[in-house]
Parts: sequence; structure tokens; C-alpha cells
Amino acid sequence: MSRAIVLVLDSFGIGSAPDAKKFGDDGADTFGHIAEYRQQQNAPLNIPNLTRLGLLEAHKEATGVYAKGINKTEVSGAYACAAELSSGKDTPSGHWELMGVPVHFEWGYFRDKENSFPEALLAQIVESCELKGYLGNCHASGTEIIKQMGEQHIRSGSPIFYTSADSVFQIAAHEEYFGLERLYQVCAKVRALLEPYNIGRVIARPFIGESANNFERTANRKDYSVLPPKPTVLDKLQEKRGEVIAVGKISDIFAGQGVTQSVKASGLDGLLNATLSAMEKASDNTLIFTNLVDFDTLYGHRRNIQGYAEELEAFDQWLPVIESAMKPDDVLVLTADHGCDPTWEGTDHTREYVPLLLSGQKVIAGSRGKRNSFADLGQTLCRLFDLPPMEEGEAIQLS
Ligand SMILES: O=P(O)(O)O[C@H]1O[C@H](CO)[C@@H](O)[C@H]1O
Ligand SMILES: [Mn+2]
Ligand SMILES: [Mn+2]
Repeated sequence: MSRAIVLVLDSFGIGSAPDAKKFGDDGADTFGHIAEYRQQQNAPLNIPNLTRLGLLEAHKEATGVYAKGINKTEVSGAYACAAELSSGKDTPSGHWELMGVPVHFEWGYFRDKENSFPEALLAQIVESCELKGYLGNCHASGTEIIKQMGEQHIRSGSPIFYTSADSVFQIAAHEEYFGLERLYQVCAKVRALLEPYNIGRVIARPFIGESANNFERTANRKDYSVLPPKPTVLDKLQEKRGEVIAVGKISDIFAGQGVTQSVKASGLDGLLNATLSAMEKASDNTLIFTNLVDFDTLYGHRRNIQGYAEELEAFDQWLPVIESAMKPDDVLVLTADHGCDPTWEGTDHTREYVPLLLSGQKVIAGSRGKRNSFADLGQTLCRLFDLPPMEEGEAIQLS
């Protein structure tokens, strides 16, 4: 009997995927470009533990070249790169596919950059949420739009609606002036009104502060996702009386489906401390599933290369701590849900390969090649937990 600890470094892509061109992302490489930037700064990325677990080799499998400036070491884990089958490069699709359920249908999108939302929908929202009006109604970066419209929002009481290349409806509002609970209520209503539009997520984006110079988003972000289209590994494990401990955003991403315990935490240290406490308590037959959101939200979307690099170095330092909390049969998995290259144009995700780095006492080191789908991880977990196989994905050989 085993336990698996799956850490999703949200947005940590390792090179443009075979179908990246379709997304305008040919040449994107979140990891490779961060490494290149740091080499140019004469401060090469210091990630000895990720390197030991096979990150450099997985990136080379994906791109054909080694990331710049990083010293190679002997690899002690199994490593692969995986392409995505799902139609979109969004967070729910990436996570569901990792758990064995790629998204084969097309999401609805609000593609217009301005006046993005249909008028009929906006009218319904205003009426059912008893709003005076709304601001935004465009594609935007969440931190920029609160700078631009936050003060007007406080004066008018109208929430800020925006979207992106993802299938999302995002609502920013001030935690105190508008009220956090009221924002959540509005999001829940919008979630229901979006039914005919096939939209993946509504995201509540609360913020605090008094003026454009000091508005700040808080950890009270909440995602209202639709249910995964089919049962995932989480459901299968739960059926077999296994435990699924979801840390951070994971429970929201699966709309609670298949989760037996949800632990909320924020920040890299907060999320990894919560993961460690789960590792201390969890019995056999448990999946501990953690999403590390800051890579994406604070650095990828903000196109903050140096911030992303430092977060990677901080994460690397955590790895020996996590490894020392592992039991002999535990398997640790490091992966990602899509890319978000901080050197790329715009502020959206990038279509990339993700790393699959598997380690633990029973894992034999070495390459596991290029995988066609993130769902190979789901199939691997099914085998590890002795569950019936998923419809998609090929299990990765551990030993
Ligand atoms: O710019 P912010 O608000 O961080 O939003 C980003 O986060 C959302 C979820 O990943 C994406 O749709 C993108 O728009
Ligand atoms: Mn994501
Ligand atoms: Mn994102």
C-alpha cells in the first residue's frame, strides 16, 4: 500500500507543446526562458534538488536542448515530459487531465477583447444580483484592472467583470466596500447564469486597499468550477475508501468532486507546510494533492521573470524537507497544469509540455520519455493504488 504526494507547480511548463502554434505559443518555454534570463544576469538558477529529480533532463526531452546555466547532477528519479490532449490550456483542464480525464469538448470563450460579455447575460446578472451596474467587461490582467478601475468601483459600488484567453468570468470587488460574502454570492449567481455558455470557471477576485497605488488582491480568491466531465482518479480512490487530501485550490478546481478533505492555505510556505502536516497524519491509500498557485498568479501572469526564478529556488530548498517526511512506499510527483512563460507576450497561459518527475524509494531512476497526455499520471496513480484503469492514459513504469 502506498501514498502519493502530487505537487502541481501551477504554470511550470517545460517547452512549447507539439500543438503550441494553434495557441500562438510556438517557442514558449517557461522553464527554459527563466533559466536563460538568469544566466544573462550572471546569476544562474540554483535548483540542485529539482535537477537531481530530473527537471533538466525532462526539459531536454521536450525541447532538445539543456536549460542554460544550470549544473547537471546524477538523476535519482523517474522523469518525463507530457503533452496535453485537452482542448484548452486552462487550470481545470490541466488538473483533470492529470487525474485521467482530458477535456475533449470545446469550452465556451468570451473572445472579444472589449465588450466581452453578451448584453443579455450582463442584464440578467445586474437584475438577479441587484447591482447598480458593472465595470470592465473586457479582457484584462487582474492586477492592472483593479489599478485602473478600483477607485471607480469603490465610488460606484459596481463590481469589475473581466476575462482572459481562458474560459473564465472573473469578478473583482473590494473586500470591505463591496463585501467578501456579497462577492461570493454574486459569483455563485453568475455561475448559475452561465450554464448555457459552457464556461469553465467563475473566479472571485477580492482586493483591499484605499487607492490605485495600494490596492492588493487577497488570499480569499475563490474559484467556482464546473464538475469534471467524468469520474477522475479522485473519485476512484474515494470509492475504494482511499483518502484524497486537497491542499490549496485543488478542491475548488474539482468542484469538491472526489475530495475527502480540503485544506486551505496560501503562499508557498503555507501550502507546503499544510502538505507536510497532511504527510504526517495521512494513512496508506491516500493521495495528497497540492496546487502551488503563486508560480502562476504572482509571477507567470504578471510576467515577472525574476520573481518566478526566486520562487523556483525557494521551492527547490523545500524539497529535502518534503523528501525527509516521506515513508518508504510513498511516491512524490512534481508536475504542472500548463505553461505561463513570463517572457511571453500578453499575460495568458502558454501551451507547453509539463514535467512529470516521480521519486521515492521504490522508483527506479531514468527517462520515461515523451508522453502524449498528462493522463499518464492518472493511469500511474491507478496502478499505484490498485484501482481499475482509467479510459485514457498509459501508466508510467515506476520500478
Ligand atoms: O490576471 P489574473 O486576474 O491573475 O487572471 C488570470 O488568472 C486566471 C486563472 O488562471 C486566468 O484566466 C488569467 O486571467
Ligand atoms: Mn493553472
Ligand atoms: Mn493562470
